[in-house]
Amino acid sequence: MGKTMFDKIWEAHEVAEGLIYIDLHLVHEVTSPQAFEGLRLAGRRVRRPDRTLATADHNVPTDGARSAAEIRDLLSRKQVETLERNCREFGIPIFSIGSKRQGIVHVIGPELGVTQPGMTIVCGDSHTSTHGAFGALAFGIGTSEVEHVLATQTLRQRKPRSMRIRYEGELGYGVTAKDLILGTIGRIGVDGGVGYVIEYAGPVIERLPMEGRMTICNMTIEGGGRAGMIAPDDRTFEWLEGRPAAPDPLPVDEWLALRSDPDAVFDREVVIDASELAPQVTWGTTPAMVVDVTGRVPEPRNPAEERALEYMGLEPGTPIQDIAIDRVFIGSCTNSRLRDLREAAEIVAGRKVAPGVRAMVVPGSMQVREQAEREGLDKIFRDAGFEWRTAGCSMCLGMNPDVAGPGERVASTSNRNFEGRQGRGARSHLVSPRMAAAAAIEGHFVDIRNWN
Ligand SMILES: CC(C)[C@H](C(=O)O)[C@@H](O)C(=O)O
Ligand code: SF4
Repeated sequence: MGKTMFDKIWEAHEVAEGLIYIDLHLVHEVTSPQAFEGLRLAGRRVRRPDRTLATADHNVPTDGARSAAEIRDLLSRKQVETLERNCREFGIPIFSIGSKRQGIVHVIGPELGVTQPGMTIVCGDSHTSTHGAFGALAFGIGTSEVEHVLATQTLRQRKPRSMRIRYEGELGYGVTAKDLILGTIGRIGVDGGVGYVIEYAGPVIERLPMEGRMTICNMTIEGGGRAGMIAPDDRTFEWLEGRPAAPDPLPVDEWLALRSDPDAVFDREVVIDASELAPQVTWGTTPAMVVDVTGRVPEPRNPAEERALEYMGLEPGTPIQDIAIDRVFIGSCTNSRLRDLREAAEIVAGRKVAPGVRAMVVPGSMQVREQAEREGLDKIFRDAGFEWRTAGCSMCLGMNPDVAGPGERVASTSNRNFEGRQGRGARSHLVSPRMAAAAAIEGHFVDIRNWN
């Protein structure tokens, strides 16, 4: 019987039953302090500092601060300083605030080329699933597991089951990877993927650029999946070619052999027709509470949906395109790569942000920021009235000064919309970068397919 890509990677890394070897351990300031403290108390070293990489992202302000000392919020400053000190003490490479390579952990891994096909990758962060876009097995772990991996470079893990989601048809004009994954979660639900590693496949996926593939794998966790994966192919290799940490030459044959065998059997198969999809907008407080931009706020079917509508301040039956917004956030590990910014800039070019709307673009890394500036994207955004920030998690979550106020309605390219996620009382609508950009210009949601 054929093997899935997941089986192959798992088998190559299972060093004892239920114990897997970890090729790459990514670290950020939020989930690592206690892990390092545990090592110190036990008098242990980090087993493979050369297989570990740290960055500061959640707590960094995006106001241009150039060092931890310039972080005004005391708690955030302490958090970042602690990470820097731990990395120094344990010999771990770090791109902290002030570094040209600093950025959101899930943006800098692929950017450096440390994320590679066939690897096992973990990080104390749920959106580690992003890296699966390269044909890696990548997932989030808890702080005690972070300590275990730091100490041993292995992880105890029960093997999840496998699912394949195949997309058929073609994505329509103006419909992006973000819409594809939001639409998928809308169909399978926030627990549709629980217990599974999901491989995304089919012609739609094959045609997606790496950025889109990362967006999809990134949000796998929002559908409950343990990890998302996409088979490595020419696009993967093109992305990796020449990256600072990528092997030279690329072991292309070895990587191609990772692909699921044609007769591989998955525990569950789902088929979705991508042609049916319109641009998506969430109306509630989970990513599964989502409709087409041409749709309306639905009648609540249960107490959870009733509560969501109340929190969101929305009336059933309201056309999505009549919903006015106060803030726009283009950023996060879901949608803050160069291509995302290019797509948003195309919409914004020569236009102005609607009066009363505050809009910001937060590049996922300082490298993305630099490249975008080289292309003049910063100017396009600034001329339109957007704020152009430095890299970090920013308004994806309220752990830094970029928060929305109570009752403020945000068109956001991030991945989570639960109560208070972007600030206490803030109301989040998850959308693609193009949809967020168009909403900034109009002051309400619009269908970018027939908007110009
Ligand atoms: C802070 C971190 C543990 C958290 C995660 O695991 O995802 C964060 O990145 C998030 O997106 O909510
Ligand atoms: S950008 Fe958002 S989702 Fe991604 S790691 Fe940061 S807080 Fe988590």
